Amino acid sequence: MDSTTRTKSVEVSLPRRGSQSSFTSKSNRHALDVVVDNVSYEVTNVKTKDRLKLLTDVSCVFEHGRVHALMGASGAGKTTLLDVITSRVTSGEVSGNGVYYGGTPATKESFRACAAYVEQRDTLLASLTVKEMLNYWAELRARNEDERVEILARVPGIIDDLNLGECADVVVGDSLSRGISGGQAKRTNLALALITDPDVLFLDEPTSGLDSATSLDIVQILKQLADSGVTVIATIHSPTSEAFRLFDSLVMLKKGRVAFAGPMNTVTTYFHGLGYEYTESFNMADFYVGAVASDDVDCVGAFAKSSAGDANKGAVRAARAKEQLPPPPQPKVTRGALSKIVTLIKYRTRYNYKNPDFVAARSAGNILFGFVMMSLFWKIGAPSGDAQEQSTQLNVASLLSMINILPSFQASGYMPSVVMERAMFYREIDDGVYPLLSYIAYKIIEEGLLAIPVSLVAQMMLFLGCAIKGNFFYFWIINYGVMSCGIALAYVCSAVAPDMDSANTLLPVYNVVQLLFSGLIIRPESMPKGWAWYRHTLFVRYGWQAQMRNHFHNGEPKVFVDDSGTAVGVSDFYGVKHSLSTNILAVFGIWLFWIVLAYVAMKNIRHQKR
Ligand SMILES: Nc1ncnc2c1ncn2[C@@H]1O[C@H](COP(=O)(O)OP(=O)(O)OP(=O)(O)O)[C@@H](O)[C@H]1O
Repeated sequence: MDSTTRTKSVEVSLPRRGSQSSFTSKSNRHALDVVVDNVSYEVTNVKTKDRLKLLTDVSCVFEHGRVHALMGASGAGKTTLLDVITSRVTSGEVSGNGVYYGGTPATKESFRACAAYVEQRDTLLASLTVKEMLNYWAELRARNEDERVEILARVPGIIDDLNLGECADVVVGDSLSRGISGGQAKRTNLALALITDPDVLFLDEPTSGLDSATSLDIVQILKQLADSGVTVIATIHSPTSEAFRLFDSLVMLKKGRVAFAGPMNTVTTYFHGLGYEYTESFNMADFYVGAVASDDVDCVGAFAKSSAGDANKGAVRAARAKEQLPPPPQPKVTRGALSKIVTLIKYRTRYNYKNPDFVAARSAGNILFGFVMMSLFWKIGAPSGDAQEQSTQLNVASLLSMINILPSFQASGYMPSVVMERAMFYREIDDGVYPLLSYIAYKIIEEGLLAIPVSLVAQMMLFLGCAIKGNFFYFWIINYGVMSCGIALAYVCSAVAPDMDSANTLLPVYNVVQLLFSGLIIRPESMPKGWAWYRHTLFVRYGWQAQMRNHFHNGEPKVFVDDSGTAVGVSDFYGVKHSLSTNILAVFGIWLFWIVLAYVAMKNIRHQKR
C-alpha cells in the first residue's frame, strides 16, 4: 500500500520545487524555535461549571528547520495545544512558564510577525479561482505598497511550488457548486499561509479527509518548507507510515499531558523499551497512538521518568537559555483601512454582483412588492374629490406605512452572508489582515450600492403607479434610508445570534414589535404611558412620518375627529410629528446608531469558542 502510494505520488503529483522556489532560502531565513515551557491550560465547563484542566505541564521544543508531528488519540488535546501556542484561545487560563517564538513570548502580535496558521477547515471564497484567492489574500496581507508588489509577484511561484498550476483558474466552489478537489483546496489553504513566507507554520490536521497519496504530497511539501528553514508544526491523524517517517520529531499527548516528545528516529527504541514492539504489518502512526492511548502502561508517568523525558526537559532548558533571535522587524504599515476596503470590494463585491443568486435575493422581493402594491393602490394618491374621505387618506397612509416597513423585514436577506462567512471573517480578523471597520464598511458599501438601483426602480413604480404626491427624491431617499437601517439591523442580529436559525428568529421579533409602533396599528394617544417612548427609537416610525409629510404636506382635508373633538387630517390623527427634513435626519441618525451597534457587537461577541 505504502509503496504504491509512493510511486503514484512521485509520478503524478510531487510538487515541482527547485532553484526557482518562491520561498526564502535557508541562509536568509529568520530561524525561530518554538518553545513550550511547562504550560497548563484550564477552562470552566459551561454546563457543569467544573474546572477542566485540558493541558497539564506541557513542555517541548519545536526546532526550526524541522517538521514536527503533534499526535495523540482523539480528544488528547492536540488542537488545544496548537491554539495555546498560537494565542488563539478565547477562554480559560493559560499558566506556566509560557510559549516562546525564538526569544519572544508568544502573543497575537508576535504570532502575526513571524507565523501562519493553516486551519483544519478550508476557509476559501467559493466564487474566486485559486489564483484570485491567492491574489486577494496577498493584497490583504500586504502592509505597504512595496510589500504588495513583492507578495503579488510571489504568487505564481507559490502556485508552482504547491503544484496548483492545473487548477489556478478553476473556481474554488463549495458543497453546492463544483470547484477544485479536496486536496487542491488543502493545498490552496496552505498556499494562503505561505503568502507571507512565514518562519513558523502551524497546521491543524492538514491531511484530514485526503487520500494517502494526496496526504503524502502535503507532508512532502511541509518537509521541503522545513528544509528552507521554516519551523513546521502539524497536528496529524493516521498518516501512512511513509508520510509519518517524513516528520523529524514527534510530540504525543495523552489527556493533555506529554506522553512522548523527541526525535522521530528515537520513537521505535523508546516504545520498544515500554514493551511495544512495532512490526511493519501495522500503520506506524496508528500503532504508537494506540500504544499511548491504551491503559496497559502509564505512558505519561513513564515518559516523565525516562531518559527521553530528561532529554526533553534538557532541550527546553537549553532552548530557553540559548540566545534566540527575536521575530523579524516589521515593515512600515501604510496600507490602512481604506486600501483593505478597496481590496475587499475588488475581489468580493465584484464576484457577488456577478452572482445571480446574490442579486436576486436583494432585488426580486422589492420589485415584486412594488408591483403588487402598485396594482393594489393604483392611483390612490391622485387628487380628486375622494381625498375628502377618511378611507382614501387611510389607504394612502397604509400604503406609505407598508412601503416603509417592508425593508426591515426584507433585511433577513442580508443576514446569511454575514453568518455564513463567519469562519472566513474570524480567520481574517485573527490574521490581522484588516480592521473590523474595513469589513463593516465593505459590507455597507456592497449592500448599499446594490440597494440604490433596486430601490429606485421599486420606488419609481410606486410613485408613478400610486400617484404619490410630493418630491420623488424625498420619496426615494426615505425608502433608501429605511432600507439602510434594515441592513444595519440585520448585521446586528447576525452578530448577536449564534447561528442562522437564531438570527432568523431575532429579526422578525424585533420587526413585528416595530410594526406595532410604526404608524397605523395604534395611535400614540392610545398607547399606555410605559410604551409611549418606544416609538421614538424606531426608524420605521420616522420613515413613515417623513413619507406622510412628503405626500400630504400638512394639507390634507380635516376629516378625522381627535380625542378633544377637533377636526384633523390623517397625519395629526395618527400623531405624525416633526418636519420632513427632521424625520429624514432621524432615519439616518438611527442608521448610524445601528451601524455602531453592529460594530460593537462584532467586536465583542465571538461565536467561535476556543
Ligand atoms: N472549552 C472546552 N470546555 C470543555 N472541554 C473542552 C473545551 N475545549 C476542549 N475541550 C476538551 O478538551 C479535550 C481536547 O480537545 P482537542 O480538540 O484539543 O482534542 P484533539 O486531540 O485535537 O482531538 P481531535 O483529534 O478529535 O481533533 C477534549 O476532550 C475536548 O472535549
